[in-house]
Amino acid sequence: MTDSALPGFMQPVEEDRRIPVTILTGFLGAGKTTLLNYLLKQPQMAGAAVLINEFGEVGVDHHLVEQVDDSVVLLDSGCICCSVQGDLVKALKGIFMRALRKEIPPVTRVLIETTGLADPVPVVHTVMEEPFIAERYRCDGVITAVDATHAVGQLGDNREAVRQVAMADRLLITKCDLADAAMRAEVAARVAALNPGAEQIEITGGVVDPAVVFGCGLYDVSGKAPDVAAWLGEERVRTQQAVAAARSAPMAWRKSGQPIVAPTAPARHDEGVRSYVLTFSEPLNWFAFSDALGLLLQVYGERILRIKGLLNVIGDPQPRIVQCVQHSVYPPTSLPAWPDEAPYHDRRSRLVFIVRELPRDAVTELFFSIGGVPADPEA
Ligand SMILES: Nc1nc2c(ncn2[C@@H]2O[C@H](COP(=O)(O)OP(=O)(O)OP(=O)(O)O)[C@@H](O)[C@H]2O)c(=O)[nH]1
Repeated sequence: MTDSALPGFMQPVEEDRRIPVTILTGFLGAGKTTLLNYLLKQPQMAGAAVLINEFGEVGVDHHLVEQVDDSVVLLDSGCICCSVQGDLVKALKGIFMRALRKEIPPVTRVLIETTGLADPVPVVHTVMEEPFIAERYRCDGVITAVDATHAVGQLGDNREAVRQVAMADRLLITKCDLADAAMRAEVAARVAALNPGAEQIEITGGVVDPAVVFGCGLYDVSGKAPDVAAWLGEERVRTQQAVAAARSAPMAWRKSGQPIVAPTAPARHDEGVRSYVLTFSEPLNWFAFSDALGLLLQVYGERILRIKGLLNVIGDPQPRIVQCVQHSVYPPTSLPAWPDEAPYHDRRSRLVFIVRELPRDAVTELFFSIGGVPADPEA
């Protein structure tokens, strides 16, 4: 027996060599992309791979991420929490294998930006328990962006927003430049009630010390509300059932001669929430468009969870970026040039809406009646 194996002697701690994964979540428009753009410029992001996911058919976010290169992977349309076994697993496996084959430099960490509607539970579960992934990656923390100006309403109306806060290791309270002390105190109390253990950090413009975002340590449910362990337990059962159904389906099919459809996963999102795109073929008059948008938010703001898009404005060679969260419109910005890739290569204006119980026709009618801005018919 060697000295070090004697009882009472400290055994060397084996280093965890798995790649740390940080999950950046937060409700629609909370400031995740703004934060990501800040982080991408920090030295701590050297060697990091970034996965971006969006709700809605026409992606806008990857055009808003300022440094898009090989290390940024776009998870195709569809919300990460609904297709987690598909896209996320495939993307993480792909990153690992490409680094192993030396097709990309070694990956030091992964940052996943979820959609604003994502339930973080299946994402955490996948990183911690999917066998291939869990052997190679470790969940290094859930960071949740909380919009100081909209969070109280969002937490009241959306189950996903509650889970995003409850699952967090750290809570970044964003848009503090737009919220007065009373508003910030109300948000702080509301999120502390859901997650008393997570540190709250107030930020503006996405500026945050990377040490706050990275290195939370292995994801741990202790210190979080008991719901968190229960949700992860339910997710384990749900995954086991899906795997069992997938395994037994071909056998049952063979016996009956009829295709057996595996039970579909229960919907994770509120059925009233949907996304659509308004496309405008003609370049837009900015003032007419702004008037129509203002009225739209005044009339339907409660039902508009998010609008973002790129506009072709008369007299402006650059695509103008429009961003709204409920009643709030943010100052427009521009991309340096129109993207070459579809669908934006045709330089038509596109606005992506995420709404609750708001039909597309109501929106197109309002745009037309006020600004005389005709949207293209639905594709
Ligand atoms: N004034 C102010 N605006 C902010 C701040 N953070 C974000 N914004 C603005 O809020 C809008 C939404 O921010 P994003 O970073 O796109 O939010 P997101 O969470 O990525 O949005 P989704 O991906 O659609 O869920 C943008 O117009 C940002 O410029 C902030 O701290 N202060």
